[in-house]
Amino acid sequence: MGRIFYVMGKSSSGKDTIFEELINRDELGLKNIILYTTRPIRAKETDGVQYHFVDEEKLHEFERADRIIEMRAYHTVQGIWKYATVDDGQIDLERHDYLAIGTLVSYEKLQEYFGADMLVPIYIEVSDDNRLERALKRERKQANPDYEEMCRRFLADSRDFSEENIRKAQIEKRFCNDGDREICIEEAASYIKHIKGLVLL
Ligand SMILES: Nc1ncnc2c1ncn2[C@@H]1O[C@H](COP(=O)(O)OP(=O)(O)OP(=O)(O)O)[C@@H](O)[C@H]1O
Repeated sequence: MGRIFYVMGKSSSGKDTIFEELINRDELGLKNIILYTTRPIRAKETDGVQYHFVDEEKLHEFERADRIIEMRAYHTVQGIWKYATVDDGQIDLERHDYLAIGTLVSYEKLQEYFGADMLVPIYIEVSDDNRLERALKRERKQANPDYEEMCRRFLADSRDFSEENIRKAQIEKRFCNDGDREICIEEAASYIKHIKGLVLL
C-alpha cells in the first residue's frame, strides 16, 4: 500500500527547494500529484506538467461530480486564482507512493479523504529569524519586490502553522532547515525510506 508524503512549512522554510530535491530522487520512487489551477499559464510552463490549467467551469464540473479533495482560492492583484487537488484517477495508492506539497488545511483535507494512515507529514521548520532573513533575501532579487506581501505571508503562515494547529493535525516529527539544506534533505529522504520499509533508521 502506498502513502502520500506531504511537505509543509511556513513561507521561506525551504519547502519548495526540498520538495524538488526529493521528487527527483529515483531511489525514493515518489510520484508527483498534479494540481488543477485557474491561474493563467506562464511562459515555460506546460499544461499537465506543473499544473493542469483549467477554467472555473472545469472546477465546477469536478465539484458536481464530487471529485474535489481540497480547493483553495488566493486573492491576487490579477484576480482570484484557485488551486485544487482532484480525484481524477491520478492517485493510485494501491500501486504508488506520492510526494505532495501544501498547507496544513489541505493536508487535513487529504487525511479526511484518503484516511489519516495514508498521509505522512514532512514538516519543515526554520526559526523566525532565519525565515525572515531568507524571505527578504529572496524578495530583494525580484524585479519588483513586494515587501508588504512578504510580511503578510510571513505573519499569515505564523498563524496558520501555530503550535496549536500543528498539534491538532497530529504532526509530531519536524525537519529542521536552519542549517545546511543538504542535511535536512538527507534526513527527510532517510525518513521516507524508513516509512516505505526500505531501510531501518
Ligand atoms: N538551509 C537553507 N539555508 C539557506 N537558504 C535556504 C535553505 N533552504 C532554503 N533556502 C533558501 O530560502 C529561500 C526560500 O526557500 P523556498 O522558496 O524553497 O521556501 P518555501 O518554503 O517554498 O517558500 P514559499 O512558501 O514562500 O514559496 C530560497 O531562496 C532558498 O534558496
